[in-house]
Amino acid sequence: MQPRQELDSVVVTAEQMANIEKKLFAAGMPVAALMEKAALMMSQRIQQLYPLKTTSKVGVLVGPGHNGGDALVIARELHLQGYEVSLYRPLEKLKALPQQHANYAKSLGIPYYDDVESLSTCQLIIDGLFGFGLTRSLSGNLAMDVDRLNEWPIPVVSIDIPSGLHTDTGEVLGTAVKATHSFCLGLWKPAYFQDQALAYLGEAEKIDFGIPTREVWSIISQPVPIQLLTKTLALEFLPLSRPQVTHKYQQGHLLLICGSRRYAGGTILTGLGAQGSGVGMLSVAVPASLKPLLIGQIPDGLIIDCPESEKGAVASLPPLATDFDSYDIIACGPGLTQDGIDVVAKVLDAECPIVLDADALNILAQLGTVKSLGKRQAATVLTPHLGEFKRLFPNIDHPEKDRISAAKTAAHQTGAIILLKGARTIIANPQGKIWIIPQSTPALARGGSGDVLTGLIGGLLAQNTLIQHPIDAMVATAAWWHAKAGMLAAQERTELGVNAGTLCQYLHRIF
Ligand SMILES: NC(=O)C1=CN([C@@H]2O[C@H](COP(=O)(O)OP(=O)(O)OC[C@H]3O[C@@H](n4cnc5c(N)ncnc54)[C@H](OP(=O)(O)O)[C@@H]3O)[C@@H](O)[C@H]2O)[C@@H](O)CC1
Ligand SMILES: Nc1ncnc2c1ncn2[C@@H]1O[C@H](COP(=O)(O)OP(=O)(O)O)[C@@H](O)[C@H]1O
Ligand SMILES: [K+]
Repeated sequence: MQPRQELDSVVVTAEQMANIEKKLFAAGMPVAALMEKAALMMSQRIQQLYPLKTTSKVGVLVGPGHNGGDALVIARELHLQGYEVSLYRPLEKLKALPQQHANYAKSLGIPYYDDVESLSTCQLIIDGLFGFGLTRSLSGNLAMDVDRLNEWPIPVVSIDIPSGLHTDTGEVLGTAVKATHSFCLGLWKPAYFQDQALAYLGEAEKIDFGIPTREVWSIISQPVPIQLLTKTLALEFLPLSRPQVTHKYQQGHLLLICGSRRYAGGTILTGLGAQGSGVGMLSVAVPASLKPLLIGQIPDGLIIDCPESEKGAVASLPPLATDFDSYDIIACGPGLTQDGIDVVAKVLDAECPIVLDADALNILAQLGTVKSLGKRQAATVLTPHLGEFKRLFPNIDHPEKDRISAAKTAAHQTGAIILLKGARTIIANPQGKIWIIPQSTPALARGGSGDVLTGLIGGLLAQNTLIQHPIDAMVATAAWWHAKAGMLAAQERTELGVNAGTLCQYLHRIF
C-alpha cells in the first residue's frame, strides 16, 4: 500500500490529533502555514461544490480557536474570488492567529454582523465555530444561534466537524450544527463513525493536507488502534484464495445451529449467508420438523435434525452435531428461542471458535456473559445489536453514547471479539484493536439481514482455518462484505428492494 493510502484507514482521537499537530509544529512547520494549507484546500473544494455562479452569498461562522482561524482564511479566499462573504462571531474571545486573520479580513472590507439572523439570506454557511478543541457543551446564546441556523434551508459546510459534536464520541454537546458537508481535516476522527453523529455530518469528506506518515506513526502505535476496514484492506483478504488442489473439507466445515418452528426463515437466511461465503462444507442443525424445508432451500447443506422442544425449538443436539471436532467453526443463535439454553451451554464448551448471535446472545446474558466466556480457550465472536449488547453488558453504561468505547470495553471484559451492529458496525478484539465498517446502507435495517451476516461470518472463519488471517480482521471483512453487498443491491434495486434473501444474491457480485 502507498504510505498516504495507508493513512486512509487510520482513525485518530482528538488527543492524538493534537499530539500529531504538536509534533509538526515542534519540527518547524509554522502554525500559520498549516492552517493556510488546510484552509486553502477547503476553500477550493467549496468552490467546486458551490460555484460562484450559483452560490454567491456566503455566511461564515467564526469561533474563538483555530477552527475559527480556518474559517477566516476560507472567508478571505472566497471574498478574493468574488463571493459576497459575511462574518458572524458569536464569542468575543479570539486566539492570536485567528485574531490576525480577523484583522486582515476587516482590512479587506469583509463585513462583520452582530447577530446570526443577518446570515439568514446567505446561500451557503461555513461552520467554523469549534473543531477538536470543543471542551464543553454549547449553551446560552451560542446554542440558540446554532438551533436557529439549523432551521434554515441553507446548505452548511462544517470545518473539521460539525460544531457541537464531540470529536471522539460523536455526542451532541448541548446542541450541534447540522451540516450538509463535513470536511474532516488530515485524518479521520471517531465521531465520523459513531451512529449518533451521522445525522449531523451530512456528506463526509477527508481533506488530506499532507501530514507526513512518519509523524502519524510516532503518535499512533501499530497495529493501528482504530482502523477503518476500507475497500483496499478488504480486498487484501477477499476473495479468499483457493488452491488448485483441495477438497471440500479443506475449504472449511461450518456447523450452524439455529431455528425453531416459529423462526424458520432465519435459519434459511443464515444458511444462505454461509453458502455465499464459499465455505467448503455446511452442516445445519435444526429442529427435526424443519429438516424438509431446509433441504429444499439449502440442498448443498448437510441438514441435521435435532430433538424439538414443545415450542418447536432445538431442545438438544444429536451426536452428529456434538462431535464438535468435525467442525472448524460453530455459529449459533438465529431463531433458536430461549428454549435453546442447553444447546448454547454445550456450544460454549466447544474447543473450536464459535460465533454467537441473536437468541444465543440472550441466553448467554442469562447464563452470565463474563463468567460463561471466562473458561473458553478458542475464539468467541459475539454479534449483538445495541439491544442485545445492553442485555449482555448491563454494567456498560449508555453504550449508544460511545459505541466504539463500549465495544472495546466489552471485548476486554470477555476476551471475545465483539461485533456491535449498527449503521456503522464496530468490531473490537480483546487486545483493544477496533475495526470500523466505514460505509453501509439503511437498506440493511430489515429483518433477517443480521442472520445473513452470521452465516457469512461463520463461513468465512471456517475457510480461514487454513489461511489464518487474524480472526477479528476476518470478522470485520465479513461485515464489510455484507455492507458492500447491501449497498450494491440498494443501488440497483433502491433501498426498498433489499430484503435479506436478495442480499444473499448480491454477495458474490461485489467482486
Ligand atoms: N491538526 C490539524 O489537523 C489542523 C487543525 N486546524 C484547526 O484547528 C482546530 C482546532 O483548533 P483549537 O485547538 O484552537 O480548537 P477549536 O476547536 O477551534 O476551539 C477551541 C476554542 O473554543 C473554546 N471553547 C471550547 N468549547 C467551548 C464552548 N462550549 N463554548 C465556548 N467556547 C468553547 C476554547 O476555549 P477554552 O476552552 O480555552 O476556554 C478555545 O478557545 C481544528 O479543529 C482545525 O479546524 C487547522 O487550522 C490546521 C490543521
Ligand atoms: N441504518 C443502518 N444502516 C446500515 N446498516 C444497518 C442499519 N441498521 C441495521 N443495519 C445492519 O443490518 C443488520 C441487522 O442485524 P440484526 O439487527 O441482527 O437483524 P435481524 O436479527 O433481523 O437479522 C446488521 O448487520 C446491521 O449492521
Ligand atoms: K466546525
